[in-house]
Amino acid sequence: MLKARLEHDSVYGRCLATSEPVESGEVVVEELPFAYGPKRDSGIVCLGCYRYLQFGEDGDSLDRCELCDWPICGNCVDDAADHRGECEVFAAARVTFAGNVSEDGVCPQLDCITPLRCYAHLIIARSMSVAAMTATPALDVNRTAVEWSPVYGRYLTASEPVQRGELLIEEQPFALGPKCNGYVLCLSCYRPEVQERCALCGWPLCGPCSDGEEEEENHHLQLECSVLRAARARFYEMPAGSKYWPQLDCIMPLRVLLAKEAQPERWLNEVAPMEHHELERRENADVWHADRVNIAQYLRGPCKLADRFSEELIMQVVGVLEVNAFESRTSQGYPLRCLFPYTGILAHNCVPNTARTIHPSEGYKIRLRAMVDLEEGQQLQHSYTYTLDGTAQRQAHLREGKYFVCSCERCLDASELQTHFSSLKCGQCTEGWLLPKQPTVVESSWSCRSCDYSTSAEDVRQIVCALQAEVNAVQALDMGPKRLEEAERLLRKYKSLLHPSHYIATSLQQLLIEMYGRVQGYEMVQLTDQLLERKAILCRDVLRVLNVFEPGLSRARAMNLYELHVPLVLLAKSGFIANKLTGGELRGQLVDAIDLLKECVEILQHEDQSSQEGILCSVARQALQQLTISVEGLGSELD
Ligand SMILES: C[S@@+](CC[C@H](N)C(=O)[O-])C[C@H]1O[C@@H](n2cnc3c(N)ncnc32)[C@H](O)[C@@H]1O
Repeated sequence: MLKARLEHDSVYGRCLATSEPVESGEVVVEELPFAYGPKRDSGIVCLGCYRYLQFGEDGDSLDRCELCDWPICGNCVDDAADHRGECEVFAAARVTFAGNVSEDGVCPQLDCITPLRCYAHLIIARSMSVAAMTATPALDVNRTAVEWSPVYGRYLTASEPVQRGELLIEEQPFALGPKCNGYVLCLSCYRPEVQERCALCGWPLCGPCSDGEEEEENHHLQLECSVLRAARARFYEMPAGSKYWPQLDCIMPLRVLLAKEAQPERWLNEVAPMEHHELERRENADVWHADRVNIAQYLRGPCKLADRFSEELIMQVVGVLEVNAFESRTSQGYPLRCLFPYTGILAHNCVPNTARTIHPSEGYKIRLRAMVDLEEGQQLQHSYTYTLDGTAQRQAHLREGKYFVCSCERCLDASELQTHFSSLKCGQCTEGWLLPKQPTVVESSWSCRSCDYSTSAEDVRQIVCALQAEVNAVQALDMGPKRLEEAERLLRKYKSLLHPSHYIATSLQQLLIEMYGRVQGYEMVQLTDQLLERKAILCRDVLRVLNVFEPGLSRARAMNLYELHVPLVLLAKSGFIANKLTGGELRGQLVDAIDLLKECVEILQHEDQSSQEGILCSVARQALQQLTISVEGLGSELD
């Protein structure tokens, strides 16, 4: 741009204005096209030089590209630079050119070329940042490489063979802060429902964080406090009865913007290239509007940041956070979100091969490890969604929150890798299961694999919603015997409706595992052998599913291994006392329980010590020591 600048006007939206006096006839703007190609509703033209081509009635002509068969004239055939982008796409996808022309000479198939070239240029812009990304970040550990594909965008691969449990990446966050759609919380320690306010700016800050904490560790004082104070941006109290308070939604984007100013290079090379799905987000007009008003316009208006951050930039940051941020927990267990520009490049898969731990005690550093052995060049994947949801639920979450349709092996297989995690019992025959015909298509019908019965997606949705509502009601009950007995009742009832491994049944099984041994009347010492067996069966059922969906070093697996070891030990002891087991059998079963604990510790050893999983790891370690001592003390006379 020579003598113009971009402005924002409430009537015109974005517009250009002269940036200095300009004389008549002077050049105001000079610009190269972002992309160009044939105009809409044209006839058949050469995709290299755009001259009209004569095609025969059957769409036949010699003027065809040798690689993809789309129209290219004889002059351009060896050097059609403009055509190269779409040529690769068409050749790879085997999209042929039909050559159909309407009566008025229009060839509609060519209307896709210019939009496709615009998209290709966006991709080129992105792949340039791929080059920057591969070289830039100075990570403490990095055994990965950045690749790019039209399906995934950028993604990470293992740059060398990596064994399960080994580190792939260690990275410090670019920014961290409260989640959106949250309640009023302390802006430094994220403790919910704080009444106290920061003495400097009046925004929520709990007493201990206002008084005691070192300023360097106080995120609020370090970051947004001075901005809010300088602008005299008032924090409004949450109206009674509100569940969440949108005024706090601006804090995390503001922290990213402040980090951008503090680390401009890191922003440019690492954060700016992150996917933010602007077009898709704009389609949800209500949410887009709410974000514009509550975040962009709030920061530019009451927070007086209009001359530092444009509305587009703020909306980009909102999108970057929505698509890329990871949820984490403080040492006290309060949720927050963190932005890791490099680890955030990981692609999604519904059967992940990496696991991450985030460490509050080390400035929220992230560590990414291999869950299973990885080969050099293998794509690294983690799950953006809950692996123990069915395909329809996972797909909805990924479509609505991450803006893509997952086509992983699990999603494309109606049986979810033979687990039947979404299968319903057929209402017409006794032995059949109802499965979706096209699992990634929302409106796909469902059909029985044993008889010819089929039903609509809507009917299946209604059944599943009704059952899920019943499960939610049980989950909402207080932790006690009624909750346990209701969960058992629902599991029995669902036997005639769901596959035993259906995700709704699995969620009830998981709930029961956590309750057997803990709720009143069902505490560990009170459980009969039959109920101990029940807990062990439930653990094994859930582990069977986890073996498929979270193979290797999975956190959920570790939790269930721990849960399983307890009934095994108690059953072994009571079996020995009742003379049902020999000494050798007792020892054998205790050694099995030791193996479960060893694997549990192997998985959880990398968790932050203050986290729930880290605490379970120390408990499992102690149990392992005690059990090992007991087995050693059994003596050989038992054999
Ligand atoms: C957290 S970002 C990953 C990095 C991103 N590819 C980039 O270039 O910045 C998430 C986005 O990557 C793409 N993506 C990740 N996994 C995918 C998958 N399995 N299939 C299709 N797109 C995927 C989607 O566009 C998604 O919204």
